[in-house]
Amino acid sequence: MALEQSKQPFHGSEPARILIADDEPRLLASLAKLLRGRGFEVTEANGGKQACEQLAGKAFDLALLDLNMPDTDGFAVMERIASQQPDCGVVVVSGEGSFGTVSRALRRGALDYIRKPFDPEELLTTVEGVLGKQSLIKAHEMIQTRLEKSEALHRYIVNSSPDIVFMLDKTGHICFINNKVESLLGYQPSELCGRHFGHILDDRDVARGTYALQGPDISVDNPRTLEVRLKTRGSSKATRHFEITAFPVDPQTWPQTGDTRGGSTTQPARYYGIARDVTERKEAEAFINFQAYHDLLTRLPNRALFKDRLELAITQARRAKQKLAVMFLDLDRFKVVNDTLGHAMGDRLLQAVTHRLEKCLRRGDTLSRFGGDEFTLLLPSVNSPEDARGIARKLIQTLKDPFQLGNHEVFVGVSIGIAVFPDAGNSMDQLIQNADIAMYHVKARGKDGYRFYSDSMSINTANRLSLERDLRLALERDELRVFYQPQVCSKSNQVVGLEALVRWQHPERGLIYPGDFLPLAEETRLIGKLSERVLDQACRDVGHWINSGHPNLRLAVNLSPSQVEHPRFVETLLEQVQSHRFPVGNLEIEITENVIMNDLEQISRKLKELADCGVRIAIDDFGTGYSSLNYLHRLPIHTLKVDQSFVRAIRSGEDGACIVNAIVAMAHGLKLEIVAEGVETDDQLNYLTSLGCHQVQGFFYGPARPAADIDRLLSRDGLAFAHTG
Ligand SMILES: Nc1nc2c(ncn2[C@@H]2O[C@H](COP(=O)(O)O[C@H]3[C@@H](O)[C@H](n4cnc5c(=O)[nH]c(N)nc54)O[C@@H]3COP(=O)(O)O)[C@@H](O)[C@H]2O)c(=O)[nH]1
Repeated sequence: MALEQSKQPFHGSEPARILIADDEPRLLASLAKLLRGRGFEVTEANGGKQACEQLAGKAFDLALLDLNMPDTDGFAVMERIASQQPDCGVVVVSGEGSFGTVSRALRRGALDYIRKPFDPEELLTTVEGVLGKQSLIKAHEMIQTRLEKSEALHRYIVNSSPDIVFMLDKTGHICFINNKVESLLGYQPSELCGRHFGHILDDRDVARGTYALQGPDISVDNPRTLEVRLKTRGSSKATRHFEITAFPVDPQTWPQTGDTRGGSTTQPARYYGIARDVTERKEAEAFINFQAYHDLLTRLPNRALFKDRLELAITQARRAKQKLAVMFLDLDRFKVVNDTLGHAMGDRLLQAVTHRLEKCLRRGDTLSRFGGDEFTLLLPSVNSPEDARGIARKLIQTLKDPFQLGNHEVFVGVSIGIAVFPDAGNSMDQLIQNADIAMYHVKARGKDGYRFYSDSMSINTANRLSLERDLRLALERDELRVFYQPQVCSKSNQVVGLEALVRWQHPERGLIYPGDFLPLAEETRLIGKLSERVLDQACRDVGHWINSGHPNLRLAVNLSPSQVEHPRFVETLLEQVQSHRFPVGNLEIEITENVIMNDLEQISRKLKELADCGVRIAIDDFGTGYSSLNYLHRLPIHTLKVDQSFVRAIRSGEDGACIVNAIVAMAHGLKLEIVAEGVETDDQLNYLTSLGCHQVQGFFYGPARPAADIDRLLSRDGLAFAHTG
């Protein structure tokens, strides 16, 4: 085993240690004396065997060996030195001078060869020369070792960095990149060295990344920091986010060319940089950001983001003098699903609805979940309200097919209010609010449809809050009035029925019509109480007229969609009517086709129960909704009310008349009674009479009037007359 060498045998205070071996004692002694005289530390060995023994116990810097020694020759000692003390130099001092011996000794590692008899000065010069050379070699080896250790340390530090460390040349080619690039992006450093750093930049960031490094003001004191996406190896799509800090290399502190270790560049490094992986932070930020502006269930923009986009869209539309449309969507029957099947199913339904709605939209449109089962939609550039109408129809249509939730097949509808900028509002809040108002008008008229906002809906938009408060007070202060519009048999001029129509006698605003407060009543859920009041009053009034000589007088009442949907609708209605001892057979309830279609199964069950008890059922506004023949014969319907729009059209053109013809023919075919609404003129009356439609209602015979007027009318035998103004 090699002995540890003295640290500095030739420098400093320690003298060099020299082993001399010769079998000639006199020569040995004189050699020792000569060397000691020069200050070396000398150990004598009488022959090769002793030399080997000395080598086992002490370290030497140099050995002077005779070759011909009887016991162990000089070559054997050289072998021992090579194996035990490789740093110990050997100089042969021998009488042998043949070329073969000399070259053999040199081949075995001897550093020099001195022939006996030697010249003392020459020997000393040789010894000092060899020792000096030895010293230089050792010093070089030491420096080399230190450099390697230092390099390994720095490489370890750079490669253990949690960041990618890199150097670029002046053209942006990679001169050096540490191993971290492999664990973070999958590249071997050697495959990136020599390539332009744009090679790993995501395409979207190439221009920004390149400019950042070439910017004029980048300096050691002003490093460039930028966030970019870097591509992972093997996938052009997968990227990770990095924060890069780069600055120019100071040629004073780093004058070398690039160290590529496996790369190919020889260009000097011009930029030094670190790239920190901030993907997790970015993802967390993105999630927090997403959460702040999206609804997590449907992943749609939330109210805040919607408002933000709408604000922007209004600014653009104003500048470009364009229109935009805001829709307020409220799902019909969602509450029923949520209450009966549970919230988990409700959530699934909302997701499925979102999916279908999204399919009807274009890229620039924004559908948002406003809350609960309410959605808002922004159509940023519409040419005319017709565009919005088309979308609204599509949205309604797309929800018509049933939704399969586990084993349950459920149906929902949607009521849509539309506000078109700038006609229906100039500000973001106004547009949303007006779309909402329009939506409640749809709800109030039977749901599952759409309506454009118009100023007539907003009599009170500005005073909406006060109107809501007033409506509550109206119920307390008994400000609601029930007016009655006669339904007249045109053959006999006899009043055969009275439609109860609510009015609100507002203390300051005067008489308010239902179109202006029913949607608000629906929205604030005051509609239930309001309907109850109307029916109570109507039962009292009409009950009185029935009992005072008009036993067949029919009371027609309008029902709100939410009233009909209520699970106890049938019981409540019957209890209320019976509490007034009102003859059930004289009651006709008017409901729209949309209300029926909202939940065909449930509503038809309820209507059958009522019909079994004698209540008459009329379909209001017939012809404007589904007009499905399918339900007409499955339901216990007694009367069809032809919508006033068709009656109005009698005078204006052929089409309206055709529709009235068809409805009357159908009613006759199905043996249903028919009442034409909105009859205002002689012509309309005559036309209807010619079709065999004899029950009419409209301004021709007078508008809805207070009970006192009807009292007077009925007191003259119930004969109605054409109203003259
Ligand atoms: N749930 C409840 N809904 C109600 C109640 N009272 C009314 N309503 C609903 O409000 C709608 C608007 O009613 P109103 O403003 O009273 O208008 C009615 C008539 O005044 C009007 N009418 C009648 N004849 C004519 C006519 O010749 N020309 C003309 N332009 N308008 C006319 O039509 C309305 C009656 O329509 P309908 O109900 O379809 O028969 C009203 O539609 C009700 O749905 C209530 O108590 N509860």
